[in-house]
Amino acid sequence: MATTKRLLVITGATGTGKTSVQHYLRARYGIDRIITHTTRPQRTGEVDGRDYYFEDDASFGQNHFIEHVHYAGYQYGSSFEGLDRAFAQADVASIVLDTAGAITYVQRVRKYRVEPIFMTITDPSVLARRLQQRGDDVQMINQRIASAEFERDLALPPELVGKAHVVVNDDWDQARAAVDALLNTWGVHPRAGEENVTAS
Ligand SMILES: Nc1ncnc2c1ncn2[C@@H]1O[C@H](COP(=O)(O)OP(=O)(O)OP(=O)(O)O)[C@@H](O)[C@H]1O
Ligand SMILES: Nc1nc2c(ncn2[C@@H]2O[C@H](COP(=O)(O)O)[C@@H](O)[C@H]2O)c(=O)[nH]1
Repeated sequence: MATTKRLLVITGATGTGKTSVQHYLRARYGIDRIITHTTRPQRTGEVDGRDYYFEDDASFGQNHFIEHVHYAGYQYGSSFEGLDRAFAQADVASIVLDTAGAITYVQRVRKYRVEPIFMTITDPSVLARRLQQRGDDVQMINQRIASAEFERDLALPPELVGKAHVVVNDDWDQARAAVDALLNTWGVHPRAGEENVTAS
């Protein structure tokens, strides 16, 4: 029998609002995110085990990954255990991935219904400012914006064309309305008492 459990794979370039959407899904719909692993340094305010499992190169290699990538100088990976843990008690879960990871999920994950959501923006030149406002280190921003992965993730990859739901995040209210519309088509509704949540 086909699974009815949905995995929302939120992807797109840095700063396009993937994490904002994930926080919104958590606040309004109670949809949890699968925590992934990374070797990049923690940002101010990030918590180990909540935002990521922060690893060094040695500990990173000991995980049982579905996929892992290099992104702007660091390693990132998502584990089989994390996926199954998320669905042990839920019918819908989310994960935030670069586009290479999103393609892997679309092509390989069969156990859950994978719904890629591609975040994009009309004018990518505002992304660096968004990262600055988020409090990112200037050197890290420059390293990231100069990376091949940044350029790659600005465009919807051919492997996701016709599969991904595209959400334009020039304006937060319009982006979240697009996310609400998608969830509504899947019969996913806000948690009781959280219908007025609009922030990420
Ligand atoms: N529509 C918007 N207008 C202005 N700022 C926004 C908008 N959407 C999100 N932001 C802000 O932009 C910054 C980057 O957003 P977010 O962290 O969600 O991006 P991301 O895609 O997860 O980035 P990364 O891949 O680098 O983690 C955050 O400070 C967020 O509050
Ligand atoms: N393919 C994967 N991509 C991942 C994973 N965890 C996060 N990410 C993506 O990496 C970049 C950078 O993230 P940041 O938190 O340092 O800004 C971003 O696109 C994330 O979506 C993963 O396990 N696999």
